Amino acid sequence: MSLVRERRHQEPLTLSIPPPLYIRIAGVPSPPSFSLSSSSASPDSSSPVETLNDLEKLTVLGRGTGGTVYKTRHRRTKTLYALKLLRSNDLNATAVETDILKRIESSFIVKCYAVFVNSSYLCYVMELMEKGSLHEALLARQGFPEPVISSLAYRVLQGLRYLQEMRIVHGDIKPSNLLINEKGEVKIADFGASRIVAGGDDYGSSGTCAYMSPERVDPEKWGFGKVGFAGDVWSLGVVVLECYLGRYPLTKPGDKPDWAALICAICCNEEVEIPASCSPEFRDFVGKCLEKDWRKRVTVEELLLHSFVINRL
Ligand SMILES: Nc1ncnc2c1ncn2[C@@H]1O[C@H](COP(=O)(O)OP(=O)(O)OP(=O)(O)O)[C@@H](O)[C@H]1O
Repeated sequence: MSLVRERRHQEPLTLSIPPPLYIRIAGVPSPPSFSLSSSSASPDSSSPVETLNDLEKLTVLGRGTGGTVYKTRHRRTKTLYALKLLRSNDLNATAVETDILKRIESSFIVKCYAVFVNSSYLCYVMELMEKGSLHEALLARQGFPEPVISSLAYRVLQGLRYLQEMRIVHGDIKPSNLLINEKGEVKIADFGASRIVAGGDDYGSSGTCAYMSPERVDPEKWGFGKVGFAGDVWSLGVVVLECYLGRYPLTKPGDKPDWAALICAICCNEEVEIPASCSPEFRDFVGKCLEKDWRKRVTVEELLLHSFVINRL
């Protein structure tokens, strides 16, 4: 955790905010900037961020594979935002993510207020999630009690239900993409691996291997089909079990979770071990999420009615 704190608070701010030079991407209005939406849920809906120069950088919140996330403050309104700077070498993928973000308006999903694009960077102005990611919370706490996991699962399921209604597969549900705000509410973030399914088959394969479902890791074995939404349910199952155990649950403690070990754990191992100490409701909930055959796996709608979730509301 000390490493995480160090990363979050002490990292030097070496990356300067790109100059406000804008290019047009498919389906997105261009220069000089655009706001995706303004809503009453916005901390500052009457005065959205108009240019990147409106924001001053405060600290680094974290780094992902593609870029860095900063805590920023609007110079005039003093509203705090998270600013994610991503190197943008794939504008097609970017257009999908931006299109998805434009459509989303849910209290279970991290709000994106504006997107700025230049030739090197994509800049997302997002709702600040003060308590960081579930990944960091897990490093600090090493597991959560079931009531906490139940309310977390409920919020993620509500977010997934919203996305499914929009025909959006998230594709990368994992602890570092679940962010926590000041009130302790969990929201889904990061649509870099997402896709919009038009009702046909879904062959999406980007995402993070450790949280990928068997049918995404080995589609030939488990069969192609309308698997995207079921894949998000599997990932949720891995996340909630990780929340209970305080460690990645599909490999043995101490095992090096390299690619081969992960593939084996996801696709070959007979059944995922669920500890005897957990409640029958939790065991049933996790077992249903981690059903290897996506055709038999529980749906988001069914999980929202599961006793593990509704008994604790
Ligand atoms: N809106 C936000 N508010 C507060 N902190 C954030 C926000 N978005 C991201 N972060 C922090 O920045 C970190 C990096 O986020 P980012 O989305 O770039 O990568 P990641 O999801 O951790 O990893 P990757 O995308 O490479 O798989 C997160 O783990 C989180 O700690």
